[in-house]
Amino acid sequence: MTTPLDHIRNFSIVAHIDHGKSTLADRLIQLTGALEERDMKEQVLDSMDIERERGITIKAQTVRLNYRAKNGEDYVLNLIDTPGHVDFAYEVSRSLAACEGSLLVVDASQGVEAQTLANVYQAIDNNHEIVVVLNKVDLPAAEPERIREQVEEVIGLDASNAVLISAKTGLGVPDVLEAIVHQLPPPREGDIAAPLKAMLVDSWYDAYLGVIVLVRIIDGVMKKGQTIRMMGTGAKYLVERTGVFKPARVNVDELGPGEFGFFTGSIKEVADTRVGDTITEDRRPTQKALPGFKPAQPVVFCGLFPVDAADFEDLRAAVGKLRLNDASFSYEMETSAALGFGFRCGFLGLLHLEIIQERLEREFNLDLIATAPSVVYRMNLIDGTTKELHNPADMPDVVKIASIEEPWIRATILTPDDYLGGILKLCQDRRGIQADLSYVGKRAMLTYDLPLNEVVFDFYDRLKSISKGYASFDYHLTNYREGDLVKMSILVNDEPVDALSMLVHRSAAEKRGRAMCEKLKELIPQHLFKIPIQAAIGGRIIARETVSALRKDVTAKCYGGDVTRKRKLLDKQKEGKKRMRQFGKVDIPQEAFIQALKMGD
Ligand SMILES: Nc1nc2c(ncn2[C@@H]2O[C@H](COP(=O)(O)OP(=O)(O)OP(=O)(O)O)[C@@H](O)[C@H]2O)c(=O)[nH]1
Repeated sequence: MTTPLDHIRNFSIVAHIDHGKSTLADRLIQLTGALEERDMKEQVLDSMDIERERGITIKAQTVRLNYRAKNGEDYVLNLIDTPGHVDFAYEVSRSLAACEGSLLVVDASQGVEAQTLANVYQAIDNNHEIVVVLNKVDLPAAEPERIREQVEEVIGLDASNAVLISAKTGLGVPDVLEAIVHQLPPPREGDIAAPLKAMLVDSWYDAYLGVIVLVRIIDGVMKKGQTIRMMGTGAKYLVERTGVFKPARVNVDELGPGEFGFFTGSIKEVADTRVGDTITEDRRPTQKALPGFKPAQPVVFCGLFPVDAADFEDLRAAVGKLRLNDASFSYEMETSAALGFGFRCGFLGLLHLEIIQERLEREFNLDLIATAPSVVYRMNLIDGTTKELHNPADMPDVVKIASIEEPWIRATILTPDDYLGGILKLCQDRRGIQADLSYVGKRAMLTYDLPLNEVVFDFYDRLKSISKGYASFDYHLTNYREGDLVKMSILVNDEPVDALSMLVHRSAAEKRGRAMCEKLKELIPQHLFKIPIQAAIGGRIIARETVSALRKDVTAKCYGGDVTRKRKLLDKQKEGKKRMRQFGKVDIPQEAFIQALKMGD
């Protein structure tokens, strides 16, 4: 039995990080779950415990809540999860496009932050009705009345109906459920008799069921035994199972208009399912596909190489496995003169890069060297063609290049006034162009246009340290602009280390070259010979440092015949060696590749 449209509410929760989105979601699940605790138990045990035992993370993308409102009517509330970080803005937008309303959660002790704005504007762009929820009213520092005004002033939303809650203590949370029912609209369209039309919202790989596809049904019904067709790719699959998450996975006979749920078929790879694609029934297709989405484009690239060349096959298997579950992560094989075989990998942003790198090291037990992150440059060549450059090492000969374009972002930064000076300087140093400066209460709201290239290194870390953690930051890509960019190479012991080469703006080249040489001098241990470290543009050396020679005898300190101690020290040194990489005659520690890029301004 499908639910009548006017008894369905599909909503997401948008918030700045740490404002309490997850805590509120848990409360809502807890409050509504009580209703059917008895009949849920078995199901929960069935699906969740096995998964938990085997350590599979359940990607609770959406949860169906059954709620009996104060008016005595039963509603189905679908809570659609959205990630909070800027790198995943694309995922936020597709989740929002699939529902009609949002809860805007704002921490009543902190107020509006950069991601509050970015996320709520996306919700507004998707024509969402919005319920304002002021959270953490239990905190002594909470000022719900002031923050209510701030929401009205800064965002322009009517906050007179704002719900005051403490997601932590549960205070006010039942009012949120009533607000969802009465202030958010039901699905706007939906014809149960029409041919199946559904939106592919997300998909992920499950060890038992294969690929699980999350869908939002627009028209018609989806059920087991149907042959469905993905209108974008043309691929056909037999539906083997339909169900919902409560949050445990529960099978249902069918999914009807307005509903969220999942289906499985014999789909082998997440890459076969395109987010935003329209799904219809092969036998009776819908006439018109949904507008669709742009696929998420990787914007940051870096090379990943095993520290030990013998681990290459393990790395290949590991990136393949990760890709199964994350279609926005891309990779292709790469060879580097310095680092041997590895992969050039594409990410949605720096956080995405860090997550993947950490997972490879932790879950797959790999020691990796990551090369300098690079954005995608456009090379306009003399012959009139344009080439995308993902890797500075592949840069065409300069005489063939007419111009180079680089991606720019529009950044929004909110900061307490005290740190404004430092942040303005940071943005200025990174070639930023100020677009706006206004005030939200006592905090400055800065809008800056910046080259992404200047942000990928350590902009976020610097911002946090300048503002003692108080500044918040959000960005989106805007356009490509021509820039005076040059390729800077780093030579260690007169050998260029391709993995350390990068494109920089000509005006910043010398400063950056010097900083890199100084950092590398600290990071490269002394050898038995002198090691020159140089930065160069073309054939011109722009900076130079030297690591002086030293005979390093680690056992010298161990007088006498304490063999075990000596052995221990030698073992320790060997362990240290493992994380080094040989370039010609020089050992460069793994961390040098990341550390050398941190400028510290
Ligand atoms: N005092 C108080 N603390 C709260 C309340 N709600 C959430 N918190 C705390 O605030 C912190 C952040 O809460 P989360 O629910 O994880 O925030 P989030 O927005 O989901 O954060 P991300 O998942 O990291 O985006 C946690 O330490 C919570 O315990 C509240 O009503 N009162």
